[in-house]
Amino acid sequence: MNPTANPAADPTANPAANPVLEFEDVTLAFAGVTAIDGVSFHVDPGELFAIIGPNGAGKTSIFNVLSGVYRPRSGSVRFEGRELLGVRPHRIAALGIARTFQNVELFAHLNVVENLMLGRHHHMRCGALAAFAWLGPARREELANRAAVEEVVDFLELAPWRRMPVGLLPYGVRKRVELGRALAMEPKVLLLDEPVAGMNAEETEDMARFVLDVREELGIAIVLVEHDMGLVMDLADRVLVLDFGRPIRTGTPAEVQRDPDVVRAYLGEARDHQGTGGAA
Ligand SMILES: Nc1ncnc2c1ncn2[C@@H]1O[C@H](COP(=O)(O)OP(=O)(O)OP(=O)(O)O)[C@@H](O)[C@H]1O
Repeated sequence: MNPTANPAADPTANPAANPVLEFEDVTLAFAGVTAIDGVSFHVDPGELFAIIGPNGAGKTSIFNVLSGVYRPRSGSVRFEGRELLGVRPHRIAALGIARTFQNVELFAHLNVVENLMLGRHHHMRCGALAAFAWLGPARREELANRAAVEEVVDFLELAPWRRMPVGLLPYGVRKRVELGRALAMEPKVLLLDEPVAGMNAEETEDMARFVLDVREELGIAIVLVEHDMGLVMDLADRVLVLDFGRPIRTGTPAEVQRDPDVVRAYLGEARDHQGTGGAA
């Protein structure tokens, strides 16, 4: 995969081209720990932007700020130019920022289609009474939501499992259902928190293909947090490297891989542990 094939891969390209997401000089502190220390980055429409760093570097904290779970001490977070700080998580999701989690967070006893329908929550406007009575508008809405879910089922090739309880599915398929639930929200930005953690090689390859399809076919911007360096370097247009909450470098995969500070702080450490260029 050639990261420069995508115009968004050029970090100098189009600085004025209305980023979909802007994270500006954000600092987040817990008692005694500065989890995010003056971090800035932007994500362009349709870009695949990765955030890497050792354990505890602040990656998940950035996701929690982006999705409104944590409120930073200072800085600004904008989505399509609109300030997100102070906006509640469900509202941020409704605006178009969907998220998957490090650990699969699905309803194990519900089947695939039912879990995906939960992702349609923000698109449901009719009240429970109308839905119960199966009245005209409620019926139309339900049918539209079901059609949208079936599109996701097809897109992620989930048809063989569509009526199976999620708790019975192989791990790799459950992670795919979680991606599906986020896609069912029809987001403009997708936050993927370690989408291939715990997967075998085949599951990782499948997930990588679906992540690329999401960007290329659906045009959704993706922020990817992942420890699998091979995957990050293959998929990302640009990469932000963090260490102890501080940004070390932002650039194309090729640029960050040859940055001596990055190698010292992270990639070198991973090489020492694994004897390869990859990290687990
Ligand atoms: N709710 C919290 N209360 C206190 N400290 C926290 C909280 N959340 C995160 N931290 C601290 O903030 C720092 C950054 O944590 P964070 O989980 O964002 O790192 P990470 O890069 O996602 O790590 P990992 O790769 O292990 O998931 C760590 O020192 C962590 O202990």
